[in-house]
Amino acid sequence: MLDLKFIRENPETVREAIKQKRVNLDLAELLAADQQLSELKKTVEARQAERNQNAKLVPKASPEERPALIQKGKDLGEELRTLEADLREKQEELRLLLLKVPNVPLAGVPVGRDDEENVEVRREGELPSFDFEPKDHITLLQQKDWADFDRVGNVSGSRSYLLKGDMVLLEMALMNFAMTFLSGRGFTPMGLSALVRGKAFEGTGHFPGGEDQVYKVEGQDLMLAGTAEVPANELHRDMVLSEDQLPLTYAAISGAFRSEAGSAGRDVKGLIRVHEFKKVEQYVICRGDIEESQAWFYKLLSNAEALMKALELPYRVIQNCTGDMGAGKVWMYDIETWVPSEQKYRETHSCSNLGDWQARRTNIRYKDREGKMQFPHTLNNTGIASPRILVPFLENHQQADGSIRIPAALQPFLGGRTQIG
Ligand SMILES: Nc1ncnc2c1ncn2[C@@H]1O[C@H](COS(=O)(=O)NC(=O)[C@@H](N)CO)[C@@H](O)[C@H]1O
Repeated sequence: MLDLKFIRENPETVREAIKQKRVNLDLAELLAADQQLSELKKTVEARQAERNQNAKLVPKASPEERPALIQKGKDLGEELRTLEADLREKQEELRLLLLKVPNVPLAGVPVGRDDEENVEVRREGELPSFDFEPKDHITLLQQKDWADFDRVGNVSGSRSYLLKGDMVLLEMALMNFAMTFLSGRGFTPMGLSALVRGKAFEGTGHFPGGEDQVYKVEGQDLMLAGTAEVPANELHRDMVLSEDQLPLTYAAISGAFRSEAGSAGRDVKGLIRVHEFKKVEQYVICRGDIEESQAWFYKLLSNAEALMKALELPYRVIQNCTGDMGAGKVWMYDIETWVPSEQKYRETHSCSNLGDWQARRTNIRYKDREGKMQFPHTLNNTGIASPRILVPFLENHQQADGSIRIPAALQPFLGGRTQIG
């Protein structure tokens, strides 16, 4: 959400952001609702003044005049009740329109329609070369009975999987490695529930718009979040922090659930795109200052890169263009990790600075050193998301006999083992 004052004073900037982020919103409609609301407020105030004025006359009025004055008071009261209902309706209409306004991307964000126009920033790590025919992740899993994609389909439907044996230990090792690494960098470990109230998705900006991505508990205001970013952000709703409490930095681990509506036909087999996965999420609330939040952006990115380097996985960093960054971001990079069987880099991390856009939607504020109320900036980045990370991990570290080499940094989390399988 943007500051309404900013929108009023910079309609062209906001119109440009709406266009560049391909948001379905007519700014004229919002500005008209804003205008109608202020006129309604003036009318309500005028009627209230009239009614108060009229009420003062009643005790001083003669018996002949009194009935008319009392009737006038009743008529004004009736009119006010209608006007106040209209006011509440107009306030809600404007609030819903404001929720649709995208954030303004920072100067320097590549302008583009979709991920085809994302810009490669740099590549890291050597691509693997094998002196044997490398296998894809599904084959590697099946030949060691490390996963099932068939029987589990009867249990859990499409895009389901189960892990077995060492694959479960490997996944737990990766999550533990990420949590230990981030807490070592001062991030507070948080174990969060994916079960959240619907309002939480409005706070992060997933709603309005992303409703079809979310599983809902029937008959209750409870839904399953697709990322710990949602509960982590919502935990701070309506809080007033103090500047010296900032920055808040969390390593939040949770289940993650996504309907993947609209992804039909994409990555339907294997571990890349499933309905339930686990993620270690980096989430930060910092001072509402773009230099500070951009510094945190690059810290979150470097954390993820350090994890990937420790796992000895080759990757590239790309900058998301305006058409691929989503409504709330001002600056966004993805990390894409090399998948040998596809001869392609595939997204494994997504790093975003959202300025004060989420804080405004969630009413998270802080008192600065001068005692002035401010909105903080929020940022998030993936730490490790499994099972997607297993795809490049298994394929890049596979050995001729189908066993998987364990990088030194991960060995302590797997009982010191140097390989599995
Ligand atoms: N359906 C899915 N199946 C498996 N992994 C997924 C799925 N959707 C997303 N992920 C993983 O989760 C990571 C983050 O997802 S994201 O939507 O891009 N970004 C976020 O959720 C942010 N909160 C940063 O983590 C992705 O890069 C990917 O590694």
